[in-house]
Amino acid sequence: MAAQIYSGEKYASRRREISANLAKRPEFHDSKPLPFMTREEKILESSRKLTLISKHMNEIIDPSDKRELYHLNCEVLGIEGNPMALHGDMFIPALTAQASDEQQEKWLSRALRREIIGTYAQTELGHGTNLRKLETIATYDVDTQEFVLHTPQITALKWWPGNLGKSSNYAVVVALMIIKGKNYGPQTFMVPLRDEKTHQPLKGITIGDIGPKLAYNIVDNGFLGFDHYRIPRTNLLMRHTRVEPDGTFVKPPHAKINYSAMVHVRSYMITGQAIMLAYALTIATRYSSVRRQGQIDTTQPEVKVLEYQTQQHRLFPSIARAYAFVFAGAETVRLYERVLQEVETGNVSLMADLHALTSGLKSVVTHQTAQGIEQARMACGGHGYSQASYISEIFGVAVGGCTYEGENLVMLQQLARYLVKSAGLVQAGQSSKLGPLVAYLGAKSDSTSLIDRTPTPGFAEYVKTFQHIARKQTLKAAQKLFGFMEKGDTREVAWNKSTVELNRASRLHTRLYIVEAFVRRVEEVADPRLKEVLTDLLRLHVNYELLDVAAYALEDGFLSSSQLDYIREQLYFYLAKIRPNAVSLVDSWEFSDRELRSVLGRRDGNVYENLFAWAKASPLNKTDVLPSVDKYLKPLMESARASKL
Ligand SMILES: CC/C=C\C/C=C\C/C=C\C/C=C/C(=O)SCCNC(=O)CCNC(=O)[C@H](O)C(C)(C)COP(=O)(O)OP(=O)(O)OC[C@H]1O[C@@H](n2cnc3c(N)ncnc32)[C@H](O)[C@@H]1OP(=O)(O)O
Ligand SMILES: Cc1cc2nc3c(=O)[nH]c(=O)nc-3n(C[C@H](O)[C@H](O)[C@H](O)COP(=O)(O)OP(=O)(O)OC[C@H]3O[C@@H](n4cnc5c(N)ncnc54)[C@H](O)[C@@H]3O)c2cc1C
Repeated sequence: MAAQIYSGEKYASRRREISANLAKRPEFHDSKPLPFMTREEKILESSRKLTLISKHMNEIIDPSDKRELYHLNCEVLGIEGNPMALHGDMFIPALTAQASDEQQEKWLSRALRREIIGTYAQTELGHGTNLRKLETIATYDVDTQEFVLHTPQITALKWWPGNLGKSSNYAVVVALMIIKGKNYGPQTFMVPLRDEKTHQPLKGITIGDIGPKLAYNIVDNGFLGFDHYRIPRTNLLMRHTRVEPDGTFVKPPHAKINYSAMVHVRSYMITGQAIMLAYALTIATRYSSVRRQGQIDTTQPEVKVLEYQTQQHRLFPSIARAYAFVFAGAETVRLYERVLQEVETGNVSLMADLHALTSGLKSVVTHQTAQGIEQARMACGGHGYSQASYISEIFGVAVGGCTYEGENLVMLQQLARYLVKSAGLVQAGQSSKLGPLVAYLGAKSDSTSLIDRTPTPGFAEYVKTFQHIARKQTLKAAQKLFGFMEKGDTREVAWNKSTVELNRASRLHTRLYIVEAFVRRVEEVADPRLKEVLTDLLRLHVNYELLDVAAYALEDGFLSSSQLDYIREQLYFYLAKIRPNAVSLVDSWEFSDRELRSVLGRRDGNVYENLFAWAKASPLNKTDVLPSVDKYLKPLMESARASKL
């Protein structure tokens, strides 16, 4: 199963080897539990481990293999970030996709060797979503052949970029490029921020950390201001866009090619989110198979809480989603890598498809991941609320994904633009022009679903029902938009009046894609035992998902209420059928205790002993009487006693 999760036995077994290697190297382990550390201690500890990784990674992984590096980082550094998180996730991808060969020689090679540390500085205090209204300006000075970076007002301060605050000495900065008074929109520049030797901010740069956040606090998200700060013309990233010495602008082959670092993260984060969801479910499912509370049969001992149907309903559909997401994530990464290669040869034809797909997936997957993690926390009762479970940290990190790389409700609209265009083609009788991801929009629906007509309906029947729902909602939402426009609204006003419906269409389209990705993967599985378990999980998934969106199919009679009952019964049947495999389904992700960082979710299942040892190790328990008691509580009680006398 691990080979299914990690797209092949090769990487699955490399993960095991890497974990086994690290088990023998205590210097790579957390020196104490992260929840017991202050933010400063965590940053110091993370930097220590990062240095070790840099020194010894060749002994543990193949550093050219991104997935091996990812696993090494998960084991050693964990999810709370590290001082070079953005260096790997965005700085290097931005240089790879946007710097010319010459620029790559100069900077990318140094970045890969970790001679410099970089980040991606785009968001500002006043604007994150609307990139065309960023306020940092880069004005071209023809005489000196330099760009002058400037922060004209407080809202133009860069705000949020990870590792900008304290760690990075370079950034890929996004600023509005002005040449001879003309605004050429957001462009990307390579900008030195700190002295390479002293790490002091360079003259003209104001920089610092933005303070603690909900989670992800090892990352020093930062602020940055420029005071007429000059960089050479050749610091504009010029793989696709160029500015000649005389100020002539050479257009890229696609207007949004500069957005590639965002598309990179959106493509990869689907897998990252699946893994965080699987972390929380591993903890909650293991704990639920240890925790005994209450009886189902009063003549029998108390049961494991995992025997309760409500607990299964709380956890198992999310287990299915984690599998679905990791399968969809693998497809997204393949598409991203293909588009990256095609863009190199000047072929930008798939950029719009990739953008639409990743915008939808990013939004749906992060939202459902956060919901699933929060349910996993509640599934652990009181102990889920303790940081010993580590689920609150996992939630805090994962839910950030709903906001970063494009706020979810905004990104759903990006997919909606694509769907509306496709609906326009259907309306115009040009369905043959639809891309493969939306070809179903041009097909004709059956009048009713056949879901309960055979003893075990095939997945095709479910896919058809999801297609019917997504098609109906897309065409209806597009019709709403076109209707407002026909009545005289501008496209923008009509769009705003239709966005709730448009975003519903985007979600349904994306959920259909996820179901199809799951079906595609299960169909490929050769081993019959594995196929049976994955088929059960997929059956649980399609029934759960369909129930969740059934209103769309009930309203036009595509599904009848008796079919709905059938779907419910199928769901309950598969909850019970999956129960004996539940722990194995989470164990198959093969997370080591080190990677999971959860006292509650350890493989040994010694929950109570582990929790008690953890509590005793809490810094508050180092002494029996705290200074706060000596200083305040004792005098308070003493004066109360004295006044009584
Ligand atoms: C390995 C990594 C794994 C895990 C990562 C873990 C941790 C990292 C943690 C945090 C890092 C976080 C980093 C950040 O958050 S960086 C900042 C991210 N910021 C955003 O995402 C901003 C969101 N806003 C936008 O992307 C754009 O403003 C928006 C797309 C919403 C609108 O842009 P614009 O106004 O320029 O365009 P429109 O007029 O709306 O559209 C015109 C047209 O262009 C198409 N389009 C837009 N973007 C793209 C694209 N990237 N590729 C292709 N095409 C694109 C759009 O669809 C329109 O098309 P059409 O409808 O045909 O006109
Ligand atoms: C953990 C974390 C890490 C980050 N790391 C980085 C980084 O490394 N580099 C970087 O540059 N940035 C980073 N960011 C910033 C992040 O990319 C932005 O916060 C994000 O893109 C959202 O933009 P915003 O803050 O402007 O939200 P806003 O756009 O202000 O959103 C506020 C509300 O307005 C709504 N809204 C906005 N526009 C529209 C619209 N057109 N239609 C309908 N509703 C709308 C949104 O849906 C939302 O409900 C990070 C953020 C976080 C939380």
